[in-house]
Amino acid sequence: MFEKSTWIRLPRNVVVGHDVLSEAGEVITSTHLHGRPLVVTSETPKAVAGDFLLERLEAAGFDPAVVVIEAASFGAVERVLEAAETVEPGFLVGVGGGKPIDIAKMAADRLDVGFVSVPTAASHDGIVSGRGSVPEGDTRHSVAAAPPIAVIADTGIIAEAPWELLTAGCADIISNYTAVKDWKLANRLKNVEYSEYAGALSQMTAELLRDAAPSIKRGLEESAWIVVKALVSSGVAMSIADSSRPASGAEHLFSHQLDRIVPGSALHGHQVGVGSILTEYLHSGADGEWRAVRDALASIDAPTTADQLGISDEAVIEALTTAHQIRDRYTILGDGIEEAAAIEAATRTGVI
Ligand SMILES: NC(=O)C1=CN([C@@H]2O[C@H](COP(=O)(O)OP(=O)(O)OC[C@H]3O[C@@H](n4cnc5c(N)ncnc54)[C@H](OP(=O)(O)O)[C@@H]3O)[C@@H](O)[C@H]2O)C=CC1
Ligand SMILES: O=C(CO)COP(=O)(O)O
Ligand SMILES: [Zn+2]
Repeated sequence: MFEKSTWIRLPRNVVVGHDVLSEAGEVITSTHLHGRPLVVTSETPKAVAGDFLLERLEAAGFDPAVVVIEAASFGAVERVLEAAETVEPGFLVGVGGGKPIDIAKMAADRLDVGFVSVPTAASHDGIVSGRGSVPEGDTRHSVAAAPPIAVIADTGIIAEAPWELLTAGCADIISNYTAVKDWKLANRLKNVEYSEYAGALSQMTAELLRDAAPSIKRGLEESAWIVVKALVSSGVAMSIADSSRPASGAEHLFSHQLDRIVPGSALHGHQVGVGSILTEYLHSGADGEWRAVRDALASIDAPTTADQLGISDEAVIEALTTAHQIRDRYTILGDGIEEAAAIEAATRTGVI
């Protein structure tokens, strides 16, 4: 008997465009979310969008509360849950970069309430995904979480954010190339379940973004539009797979390890981009496609070297040789690569 089943959870409303945050009340009302909104944000996003959103929610008849978090940690999720005890929210709204959005979606899952995603930067593809990414000690969890019921991406606000945040989002998408290669490898060697649809969507998103690179320019709101669409598409791939596999392979393990070794040195997207150059080299060798990955990153102004990341050569080698330990996720790193091999890969690709 055929007993397979799948549950794909996707957003109901994805609203992208200039000044769409003004319409937040209407967008949320149309989803039939009820009760008090608890807005989860961090310092800068609160100033650039959160305070305005609170006004708009009040104008639409809601009674919002706010909680400001500082880190992507389980402690921050607990702080939101504590705030929720008093507020008794009907739904949560995550406003910011990847950090507050991840915390809000995980807290919404724990509270079993709806979640609305309001990105203030196109810096990561967690805008739509039903996963949260949280470091804890020596490991990094990919936590199942509430996917957003609605996404409100105001391209006016996103285009005003520092250019580096947008290039980080582009690099997070370009890294899907190697993530999908790792996923296919894990399928062949370890029988890890692979979704052709999620894999193809993730890869196509990276290709479309690469092709659109000449239109991605500093100060152009159209650029924010292009990148947000790609980030949404990548998040949908993760929702189809019910895993971050389509968008997170060895290049992400490398980045997560950098977060432990040299915390706060560079943006997530920039780290995974450089990781992708290295892991593409490991996949396809010196004559392989690592140059195409590097050139795609360079074409949108994203870092391609340790120096540009502001990270030492030693930290890059340590992260590459230990990245396989951070999570039980089979990739091209297998059970670890030798230091000499890591130095060879990083030197040949010009990363160090
Ligand atoms: N769940 C998933 O599927 C995914 C999750 N992630 C996670 O997302 C995080 C990375 O996302 P990222 O956005 O880089 O991280 P952050 O949320 O830390 O944002 C990066 C920086 O940008 C600032 N910022 C945000 N919006 C603006 C703005 N409009 N103007 C000026 N500054 C702004 C933030 O300020 P402040 O410090 O005040 O917040 C922060 O300093 C990681 O934790 C990563 O693991 C990434 C990809 C996918
Ligand atoms: O960053 C991600 C996808 O871009 C997902 O993060 P994880 O590696 O924690 O699953
Ligand atoms: Zn990522």
